[in-house]
Amino acid sequence: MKVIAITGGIASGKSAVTNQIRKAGYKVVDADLVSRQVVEPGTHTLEEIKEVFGQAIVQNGVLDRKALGQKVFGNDALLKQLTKITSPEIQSVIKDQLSFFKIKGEPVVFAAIPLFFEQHYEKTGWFDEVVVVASSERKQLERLMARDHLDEWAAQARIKSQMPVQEKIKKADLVINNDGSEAELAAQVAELLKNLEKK
Ligand SMILES: CC(C)(COP(=O)(O)OP(=O)(O)OC[C@H]1O[C@@H](n2cnc3c(N)ncnc32)[C@H](O)[C@@H]1O)[C@@H](O)C(=O)NCCC(=O)NCCS
Ligand SMILES: Nc1ncnc2c1ncn2[C@@H]1O[C@H](COP(=O)(O)OP(=O)(O)OP(=O)(O)O)[C@@H](O)[C@H]1O
Repeated sequence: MKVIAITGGIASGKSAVTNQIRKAGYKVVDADLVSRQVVEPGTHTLEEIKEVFGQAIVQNGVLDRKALGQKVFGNDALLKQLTKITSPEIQSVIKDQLSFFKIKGEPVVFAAIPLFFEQHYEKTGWFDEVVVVASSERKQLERLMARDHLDEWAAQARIKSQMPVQEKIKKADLVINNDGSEAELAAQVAELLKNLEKK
């Protein structure tokens, strides 16, 4: 089974890319979705988060994501503490999902992992190729502020909590440029899938 990672900075367009890939019939493992599953009510991960961030971070048994985001983005030490709790769980579920698709006989699977390089997924040996979705910092900031209704300070804090996109580009096997229109993005994804099907 061929496994292709899709990464890139926050609000760079990864979901736009993976939606199109899913519509084309491919399976996509989604680390953001997994990161929600591992903190569902009753999980030990949620208990650990409560121990570090206090009872008030959980409302009616459910993690208050907005409040946690406000605490950790812009505070490196707290973000590190959160990632230390969540990251091993996320990585283990991703591994299981990839194994499942392998057993099912899927020839090609994609995995959208925002923190692919930050969390050193390249060292796992699970991935054959890494595609980076990249946009200029200005576009990224604009899109992030609009999508998540964040002010510039909060949006910058999120962007700065990640590896700079230029560094991700250097590590990529393929770069999808998302500074243009959605149609231009779609054309690049279609090209990627066409090349994959040729192989
Ligand atoms: C802090 C939390 C609760 C904020 O939740 P919220 O719903 O606002 O954001 P969401 O989870 O949809 O993430 C949006 C984007 O933020 C970025 N992001 C998320 N976690 C992190 C992190 N630890 N470090 C840097 N960027 C991050 C990613 O680009 C992600 O796509 C949440 O992001 C979280 O639990 N993060 C830790 C889990 C994690 O490491 N996720 C990344 C999987 S690779
Ligand atoms: N080419 C484009 N033109 C205009 N808007 C776009 C384009 N690409 C993405 N967007 C918009 O920008 C925002 C961010 O895109 P998207 O959600 O796909 O990013 P992401 O990388 O998945 O983000 P995250 O890291 O937070 O998961 C969305 O509101 C999306 O609709």
